Amino acid sequence: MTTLPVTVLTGFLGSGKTTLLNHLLEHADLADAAVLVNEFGDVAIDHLLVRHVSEDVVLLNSGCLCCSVRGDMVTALRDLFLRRVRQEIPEFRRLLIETTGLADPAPILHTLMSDPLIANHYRLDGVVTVVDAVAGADTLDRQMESVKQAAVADRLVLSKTDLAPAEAVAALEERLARLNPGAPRLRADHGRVDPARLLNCGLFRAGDKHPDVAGWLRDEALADPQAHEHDHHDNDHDHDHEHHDHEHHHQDANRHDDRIRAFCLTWTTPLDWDALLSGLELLIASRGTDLLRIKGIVAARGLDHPLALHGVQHVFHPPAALPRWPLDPVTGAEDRRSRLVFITRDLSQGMVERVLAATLDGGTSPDGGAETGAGTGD
Ligand SMILES: Nc1nc2c(ncn2[C@@H]2O[C@H](COP(=O)(O)OP(=O)(O)OP(=O)(O)O)[C@@H](O)[C@H]2O)c(=O)[nH]1
Repeated sequence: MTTLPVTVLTGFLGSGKTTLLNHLLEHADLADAAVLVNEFGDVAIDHLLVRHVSEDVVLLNSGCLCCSVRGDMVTALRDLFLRRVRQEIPEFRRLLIETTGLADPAPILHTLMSDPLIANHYRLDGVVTVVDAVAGADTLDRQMESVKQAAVADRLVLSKTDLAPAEAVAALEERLARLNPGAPRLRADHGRVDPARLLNCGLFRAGDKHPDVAGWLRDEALADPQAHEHDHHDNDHDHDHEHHDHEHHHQDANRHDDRIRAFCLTWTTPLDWDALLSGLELLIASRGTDLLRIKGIVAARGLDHPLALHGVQHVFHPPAALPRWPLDPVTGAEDRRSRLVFITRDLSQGMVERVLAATLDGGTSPDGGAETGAGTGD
């Protein structure tokens, strides 16, 4: 069954989301896109299929606020799909959702994952976060929400670079690279950016049977030493109030950034699926709020095809069986490793490794990664 790719466009107030959206919609590739916007800002959107949705957050059964679902978004997504099926509206082939500037994108991602009708017909293609080159650094300093928006992004777009000094833009880019090493960064002049670089960052592309695991996971980017810059903060006491001053090598202003970590765990031998799920459930139960995003590919023992995993905080998308293994770009051989990419807040790689190792075969440790073997200190 084909599912419609959904791009979630986020970014702080006034960062340039609507400007970018308008530019994208001018492009022929997006002529068949539908758009959901939270609110109409100063810049009007002139497009056939725009729907305005209002904020209406509904809690999931878990009752946890971080796992809320957007009730209005559920209605809008269902309604769009049903009207498309009934041919009451043009047959759109992709959906763009522009979030409000203050929004945590998590509830929108939960909405895409949790509602059965929606999860059957739509798939998350990617989170695109717009960061304002003029106000971005200050917003990151002050607002944890904006740090989260940048951390969970699949693509980062820098807007207003024409208004900021080159050094400030370069410093912001470097900061974003530390915060989210896996997300390619693009510059948009008044919203002008090549749509091809923002779209199709998901695992599946229409018309292409080969899942693009490398493009989706981008775990290679995490091998960059910059990616591990935060890992030296790792300890067994991950709570923010225990981030000791003596461990701070960064300026105080970057304190929010220091809470975010991006890392990839890799296993070369197939994993016991149930044991992996138990480990993940343990993590979710204890630290779900801080699991900002998890995505990965798993070689499960006894299964001949890989499984794709995707989760945001306490909510996971049902695992998808991939038709084939990704190929190693160098050798061309099937790459049958399990790889899980984590974006966390106040949660270290060592801690995640220890929790998973506790359930996986009573101690199977991931291979590679900056902190392998860190499980001895408990
Ligand atoms: N100079 C310059 N101005 C820009 C650029 N991108 C956006 N702007 C301006 O920034 C202002 C805010 O842009 P919007 O696109 O409305 O931002 P938004 O994120 O949609 O704003 P909200 O919906 O209010 O959160 C507008 O006046 C845009 O014209 C850019 O690259 N350069």
